[in-house]
Amino acid sequence: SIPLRHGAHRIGNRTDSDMAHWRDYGLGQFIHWGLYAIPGGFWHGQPVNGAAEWIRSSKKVDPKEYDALISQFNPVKYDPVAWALMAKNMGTKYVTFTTKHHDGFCLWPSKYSDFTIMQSPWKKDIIKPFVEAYNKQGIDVYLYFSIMDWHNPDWRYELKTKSDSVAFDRFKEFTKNQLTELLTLYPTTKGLWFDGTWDKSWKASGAFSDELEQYLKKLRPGLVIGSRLRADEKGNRHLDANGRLMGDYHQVWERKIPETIAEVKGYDWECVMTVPENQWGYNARWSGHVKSSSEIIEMLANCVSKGGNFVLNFGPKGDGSFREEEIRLAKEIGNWMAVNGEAIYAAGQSDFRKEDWGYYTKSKTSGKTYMVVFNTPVTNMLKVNIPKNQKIASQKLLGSKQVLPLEHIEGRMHYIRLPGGVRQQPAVIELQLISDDQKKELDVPKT
Ligand SMILES: COc1ccc([C@@H]2N[C@@H](C)[C@@H](O)[C@H]2O)cc1
Repeated sequence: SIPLRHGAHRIGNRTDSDMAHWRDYGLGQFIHWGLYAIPGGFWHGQPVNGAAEWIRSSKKVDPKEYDALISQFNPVKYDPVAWALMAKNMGTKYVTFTTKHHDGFCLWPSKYSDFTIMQSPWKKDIIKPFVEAYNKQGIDVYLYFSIMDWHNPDWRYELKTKSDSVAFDRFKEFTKNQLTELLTLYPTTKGLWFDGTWDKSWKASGAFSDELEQYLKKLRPGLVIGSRLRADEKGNRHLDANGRLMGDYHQVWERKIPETIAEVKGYDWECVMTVPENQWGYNARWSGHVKSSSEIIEMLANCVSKGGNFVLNFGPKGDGSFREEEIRLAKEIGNWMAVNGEAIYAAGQSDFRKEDWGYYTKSKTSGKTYMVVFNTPVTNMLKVNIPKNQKIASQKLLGSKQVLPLEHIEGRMHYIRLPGGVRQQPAVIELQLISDDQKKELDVPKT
């Protein structure tokens, strides 16, 4: 292997309890909120193509004109207690919240910037009440932080000259200071979600990114940081020059889900997903396909069946209120989670081979296997291929606890008959498995 000073420092996944807790989340919420929610994808009355939170860049807005949005940021409907309750009712276990997106606007009172909530009409810390409200609902808080900062004059895309490096050194110090502020002001933060690390300047700063990660983890032991922060000293990201993951989980699954378990490569991972095709910040006009709660629940089950977490993004409006579609989705997902959460929480990949009707998950606590059924066959007969030396002791519909007929086909193949009828959401069947020899014991009448 190639000798590296700033590559992966650990082979294999983390084995500590903080990471085990992260693995068990199942369902998370992402929230993108900032100045970009004010224009909401429109500029001078015209819709702008691209993601709403990128409008400053995609519309090539005069920076002064964009930054002047700060004088309009007065979210009178901002109610973090209500936000946290909506998340709780959805069944959310962790939330990732944008403290600073690429535009450089800080939702916390940073001492190192003049472009913060304190210079807006709101004049109050947004993050503190948010963290308190979510923690009160038992939801862990992760903070999103964009390294790339379009507002800071010391940001560089590439280090071409000596003066570039001098400026970028100032920028790296600024970044370290802001991250120290965040972990100090919000000590219950469980992790940091980095973005904006694809440019050459950062790829040339592998040593710094490594030292920064080590500094942050010393400041907050147990902190969870994905693979998007670091570069190695050769400019590799996510995987170092020896193909080893840098970071605590694979942070590439943005608006995409691994097709096969092989693509997961045994890493810890999460998928972050938008409701419309590609809008993270509030966009007044959602164009293209908007996902239904059924589609979102399928993505959630798909991720958990492959050992990952699923994080759904919400983009509050500039005034701090949520759009109707997102409020409804949170409710519909929550209704399903209330009945079927045991197939999602502290669950992961099962021992079963995937079938066409949907996804298997396996609970790490109950040991039960769950069938999350999306594609009901015309026969209502669900094919189940039972793993070696295991038998099904019971097969019940979650919620109703109705025992379902189990029919042996041949060898390890069985059918489970799903009750007919139209369903709005996927049905979940709970399988209680026992090993073959246990089953024989059960069959022998007690003497
Ligand atoms: C294709 O380039 C990008 C760059 C940044 C993003 C950002 N990552 C998401 C989590 C959002 O913050 C989006 O703005 C998306 C696509």
